Amino acid sequence: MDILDSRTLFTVITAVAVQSIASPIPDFPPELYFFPYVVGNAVLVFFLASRYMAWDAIATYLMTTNAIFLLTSALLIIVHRLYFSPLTKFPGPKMAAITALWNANEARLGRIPRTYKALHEKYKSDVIRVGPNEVSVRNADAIGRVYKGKHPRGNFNQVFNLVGGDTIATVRDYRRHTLWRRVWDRSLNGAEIPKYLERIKLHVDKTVKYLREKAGEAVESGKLFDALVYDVLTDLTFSKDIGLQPVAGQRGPGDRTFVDLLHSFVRFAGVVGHLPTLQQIFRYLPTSAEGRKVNLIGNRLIAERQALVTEQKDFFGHFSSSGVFTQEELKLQVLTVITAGADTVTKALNQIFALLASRPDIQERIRQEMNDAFSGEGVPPSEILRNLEYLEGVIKEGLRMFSPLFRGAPATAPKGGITLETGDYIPQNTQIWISQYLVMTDERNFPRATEFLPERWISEESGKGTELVKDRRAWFPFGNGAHSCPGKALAMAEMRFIIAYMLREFDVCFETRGGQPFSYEEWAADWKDFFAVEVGELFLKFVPRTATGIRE
Ligand code: HEM
Repeated sequence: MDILDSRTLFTVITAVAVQSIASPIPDFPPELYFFPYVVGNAVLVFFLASRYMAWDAIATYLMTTNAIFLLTSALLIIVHRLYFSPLTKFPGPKMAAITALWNANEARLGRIPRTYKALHEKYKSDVIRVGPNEVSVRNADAIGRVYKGKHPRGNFNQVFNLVGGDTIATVRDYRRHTLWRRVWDRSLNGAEIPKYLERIKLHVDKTVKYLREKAGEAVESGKLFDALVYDVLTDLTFSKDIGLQPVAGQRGPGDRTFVDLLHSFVRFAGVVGHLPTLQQIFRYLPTSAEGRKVNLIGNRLIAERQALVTEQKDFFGHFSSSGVFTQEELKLQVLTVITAGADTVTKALNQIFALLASRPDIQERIRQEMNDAFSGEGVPPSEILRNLEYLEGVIKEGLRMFSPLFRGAPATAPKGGITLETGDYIPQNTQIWISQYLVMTDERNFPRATEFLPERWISEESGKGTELVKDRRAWFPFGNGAHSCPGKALAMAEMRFIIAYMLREFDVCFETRGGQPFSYEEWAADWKDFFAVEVGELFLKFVPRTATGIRE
């Protein structure tokens, strides 16, 4: 009994000592416990064995000691997180303060941005605690402070290197990031975009042809844009047409396996990213069957591209001729083009076309603006499209209301922490979320935030930009700072072109089912955030117009 008591006391003291060392401000990554913990157990076994203790007695001793250690540690962690963490000053659910599982569960249910919004409103605070070591901030001024300079990324993003290593979107070492980013920026700069647009046009031609054949019959818009944008991006990356777009009224002949696998990886990452310990465990497990398939398809696409002799500059060509990437890094970069660049544009287009279908007057005004600026044949060239204020307002407003990445990308508070405009001090190493949904639909930044008002972005119409845009910094669908989106210019050019082309060819409206009008509001309100925002099916009719702009 004496031995048990002194052992219990010793174990509890050890647990307290470990916790006091391992609970610096504001929290300690649990995976760092693992190695010392295993070594501690091994030393204990060695010590007991050297005292000629029987193996079954050693096992019992080990189990009870571990149980005491783990229970004491768990208790101390809970008490620390609830009462002694420097984040206790921020309001938030108790369960979120205790465990990251709270956030992971919200992510699993697809409701992180909505839950955060409700909590900010409930606690009437611009900063709330959403994890043992995480806060959510809804303040436009914080964007510049949190994403300033070479800010450290949040640890959430590390989940994306489970694909097999670092990519531009995960790398934390700034020396490597700067080197890689230069290559990315060169391949996505303004001089390249017109060349990409020529190829984008060939793919949109196919979608337009298909929709003309459909003659106004309803199509599911999410699938339509998904096929178009993946075809575009695979072409721009590998100079290969994967053929996902429908042809002659039939589903595209291309193989969707790759795209579907990437979609499900993003969903998985959206939950596991919130659980750093689980992320670590996954690193030690063998690659899943899906992961192996992605690798196989990726390797095949790269081998085919390497065998292709072409003058055409695609992302693969840009990346490989830079000499910056190893073969494995190259594969991960090109996969990133597709994961980062396809789903985002697809979702944005889908939402914008839903908004347009709900407002024929806005469609008409875009056509009018195009006609006024360009009297030639076909879609106005990119230098004209770029200067169409109203069209730009439509895209900006669409992205404001429905950014494809509502949750936003987290940053880690740097050494010395961050003090916000509100006076709140966020200690170093805290993961900070600034949800795009919260800031871009905040009435303080954008009055009448729930209304689709493209004129918001035209100064003369919105009272010199002060009436409907109170804070321009609050529009950040492409992120901010060193990690902001390198694909912004391409995404904007692609969306301008697709919207202009489609509206020139078609009137867009909702399908009515069984005589019931489609409820845009109900459909739009039903989004879920699985890292990329997902919405229900949307059936749109693209009713062909004649060349003179009158319906056929
Ligand atoms: C509507 C379309 C798009 C939206 C809303 C969007 C949004 C974003 C956001 C918010 C980030 C910042 C993430 C962070 O701070 O960690 C980001 C990063 C990134 N985006 Fe985009 N994106 C879009 C299209 C594209 C396209 C077309 C490409 C490539 C062809 C692309 C490639 C990337 C890459 C590589 C990064 C990581 C950059 C870095 O960490 O340095 N995106 N994007």
